[in-house]
Amino acid sequence: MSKKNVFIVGHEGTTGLRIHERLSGRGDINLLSIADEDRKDMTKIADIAAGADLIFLCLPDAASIEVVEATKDLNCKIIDASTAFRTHPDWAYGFPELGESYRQKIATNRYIANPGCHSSGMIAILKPLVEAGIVPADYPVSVFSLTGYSGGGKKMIGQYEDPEKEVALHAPRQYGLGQKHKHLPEVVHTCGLATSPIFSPIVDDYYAGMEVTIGFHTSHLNNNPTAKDIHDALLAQYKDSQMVNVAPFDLDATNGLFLAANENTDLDTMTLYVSGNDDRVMVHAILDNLGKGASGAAVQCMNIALGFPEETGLAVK
Ligand SMILES: NC(=O)C1=CN([C@@H]2O[C@H](COP(=O)(O)OP(=O)(O)OC[C@H]3O[C@@H](n4cnc5c(N)ncnc54)[C@H](OP(=O)(O)O)[C@@H]3O)[C@@H](O)[C@H]2O)C=CC1
Ligand SMILES: CC(=O)N[C@@H](CCC(=O)OP(=O)(O)O)C(=O)O
Repeated sequence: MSKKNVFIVGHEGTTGLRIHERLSGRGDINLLSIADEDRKDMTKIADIAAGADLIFLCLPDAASIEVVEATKDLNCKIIDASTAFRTHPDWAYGFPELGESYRQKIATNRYIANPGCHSSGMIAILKPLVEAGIVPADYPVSVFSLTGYSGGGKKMIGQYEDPEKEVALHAPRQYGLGQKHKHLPEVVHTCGLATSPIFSPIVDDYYAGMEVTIGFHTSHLNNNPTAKDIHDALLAQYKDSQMVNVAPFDLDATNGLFLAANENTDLDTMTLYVSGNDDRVMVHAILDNLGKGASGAAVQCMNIALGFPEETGLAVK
């Protein structure tokens, strides 16, 4: 196959840099670049995009929307890392493990929206359980999620890495308290939920790594499933996946664990654990917010969209 031309818009940001790292050593990709002084000039961006097979947008939402408009008459495929298009019907949702229709749309669509980091964990847990008829669409889902500070991009990284940082930044901090977190619409949309989950994200004083946890009272689920039933449904969904792994079912072993949110840091994979007991089950998704939560997922989608083997260039455990 001939080399593909790829352009990372926002290559100097947190997500863009990680995509650059994953692609720069590859012989099958030719990375296009833009002069530093032109990097926010839409005309210059569109000129370079005209010669690209695919462009990544690693930008704030408003800038992504501007680039999509400026490149609307071109042929390059677009993978957008922002929140702007994740529920848009014309866009593929970049989570191929959700099913063949997702993988096909990623392979064939011009536009691909990369999932959010917290939402990747929530959706990986909820969608197969809703589809298996275990979790009713109107179940009152409640989620908490731990994240490293790189999830907040360059600004938050600067705050946490400032030697003079305020005392509060040494402790875990809960946010999104108004229940309007920007990841909730894509979770409701993709999983077909009747209502938005209660969502408690927590950012802590470590660079990267995420642990998304959802608890279920099994007596309020359909047909009173056991913990093993829940594990079986997740395994059925992900058994052929290299990127989403389900840890073996072993409640005794899991109950004795301290699950660390940085377990998959520097990997592009996600691991799901089932814990608890047959009355109260918890499912945990552990991923790197910059790996399967952002740049790793984006490169996985690029591989599918450009016809490369799906795991090329990714860190798979
Ligand atoms: N960090 C993470 O874990 C995740 C991030 N995302 C999403 O990815 C996107 C990028 O986030 P992240 O990398 O963290 O953010 P950063 O703040 O680290 O980087 C964003 C980059 O975009 C550049 N930029 C801003 N406006 C423009 C513009 N108009 N034209 C060109 N470049 C511009 C910025 O340049 P400058 O520095 O000069 O302002 C900066 O380099 C966001 O939409 C974010 O929500 C998604 C999943 C996870
Ligand atoms: C620590 C922190 O602030 N994290 C960000 C998530 C970053 C991310 O996933 O960005 P997208 O929304 O574009 O997906 C947040 O919770 O808003």
